[in-house]
Formats: sequence, C-alpha cells, structure tokens
Amino acid sequence: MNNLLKGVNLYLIGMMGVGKTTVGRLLAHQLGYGFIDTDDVIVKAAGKSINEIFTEEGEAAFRQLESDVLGQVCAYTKLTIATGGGIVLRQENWGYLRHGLIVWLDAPVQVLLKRLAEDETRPLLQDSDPEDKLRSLLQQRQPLYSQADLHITITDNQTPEEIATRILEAIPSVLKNQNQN
Ligand SMILES: Nc1ncnc2c1ncn2[C@@H]1O[C@H](COP(=O)(O)OP(=O)(O)OP(=O)(O)O)[C@@H](O)[C@H]1O
Ligand SMILES: O=C(O)C1=C[C@@H](O)[C@@H](O)[C@H](O)C1
Ligand SMILES: [Mg+2]
Repeated sequence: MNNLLKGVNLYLIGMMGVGKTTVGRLLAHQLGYGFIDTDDVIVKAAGKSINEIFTEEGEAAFRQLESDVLGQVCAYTKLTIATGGGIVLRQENWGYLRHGLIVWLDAPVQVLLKRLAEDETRPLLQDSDPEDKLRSLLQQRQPLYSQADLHITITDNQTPEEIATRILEAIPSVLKNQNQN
C-alpha cells in the first residue's frame, strides 16, 4: 500500500466526532506515515484551547488559523492528516486538500451524538439542542464533504481498526480512478 500511495498524503474529513483523529492515528501507523491533527496544531500554536479561540477571537479567526496550518502541512509528504470538521467550508482549503487523497468519514447524527454526549471541547456543540445543531451542520456540509475522493460510511458498531482496514482496502480503487483522469 505504501508503494502504491507513493507518499501521497491522506486527508480525513467529516463531522466532529466521526473519528478522524482516532482512525487517522491508526492509518498513519499502518502506513508508516506521520500523523498530524490540524486541531492539535492550532491549539499548540495558539497556546489556548479551541473553545478559548472561539470565545476570545471568534470562529473566523479559528478558520484562518486552520487554513494557515493546512497550507503548511500540505507541503510535506507521507502524512495522514486528521482535519477539523469545518475544514471543508473554505474554498481555499480545497486547493490544499487536493494535494492528497481526501477520505470522507460519514456517520449518522445519532452516532455522532452518542460519542460527543459528554464532550465539552467542541464549541459549536455548546448549544441548547446539540442534535438539531449537528443535523443542520451536516445538512450544510454534506455537499462539501461529498467532494472527497473516497466516501466511507460508518455504522455504530464498527471499531476504529475495522474502519482503518476498510479505508486501506478502498484506496487502490481510488488511485486507479485518479490515474485514469
Ligand atoms: N469507531 C469508533 N467507535 C467508537 N468510538 C469511537 C470510534 N471512533 C472514534 N470514537 C470516539 O468518538 C470520539 C470522537 O472521536 P474523534 O475525536 O476521533 O473524532 P473527530 O472526527 O476527530 O472529531 P473532531 O472533528 O471534533 O476533531 C472519541 O471519544 C473517540 O474515542
Ligand atoms: O465541525 C467543526 O466546525 C469543528 C470541528 C472540530 O474538529 C474543531 O475544528 C472545531 O471544534 C470546529
Ligand atoms: Mg479530531
């Protein structure tokens, strides 16, 4: 697989809670790739949490930091990159994502809700109705996520290991399609 990918980066996109960070780490390990999480890089660079960035500087400032980080990491190869759920929102980010293979992890809102129930680190979910919020974010973003090279549908009972294996198994078909273009 490593030979087939020829160092091309893998970008994981999808809604918050879908498992980009968890699965991305496993994929990197299996491919012998480095692992980067854009949210983690932003937190380290800013010296504050994502909640603090949203509260003190606003979402637009966070999105700018996110684009800056993505623009920098796409210069490297042999990376699996877990992105933030909203990375698809900015047109300029697609220019960076297209440097690599884009994998959309897609799970039903009920699965996301269950995973994020106790989690207070996602500012956009600090809402009186998190389920409704997730539904409207997904509705807004679905057409953007669907521009990925690979669409992986996730059900409730699949382990991160199983999902990583499914992605690895699906990659050759996408590379073949890309070579034909
Ligand atoms: N396949 C899975 N089965 C069960 N739990 C999972 C699975 N994948 C991830 N999780 C759990 O769901 C939560 C969210 O996962 P993770 O942080 O990887 O999501 P994310 O897509 O990176 O979210 P964000 O966009 O907010 O960074 C974590 O608690 C993680 O342990
Ligand atoms: O879906 C989103 O817009 C976000 C998801 C997280 O990964 C973080 O990037 C942040 O909480 C925003
Ligand atoms: Mg994450």
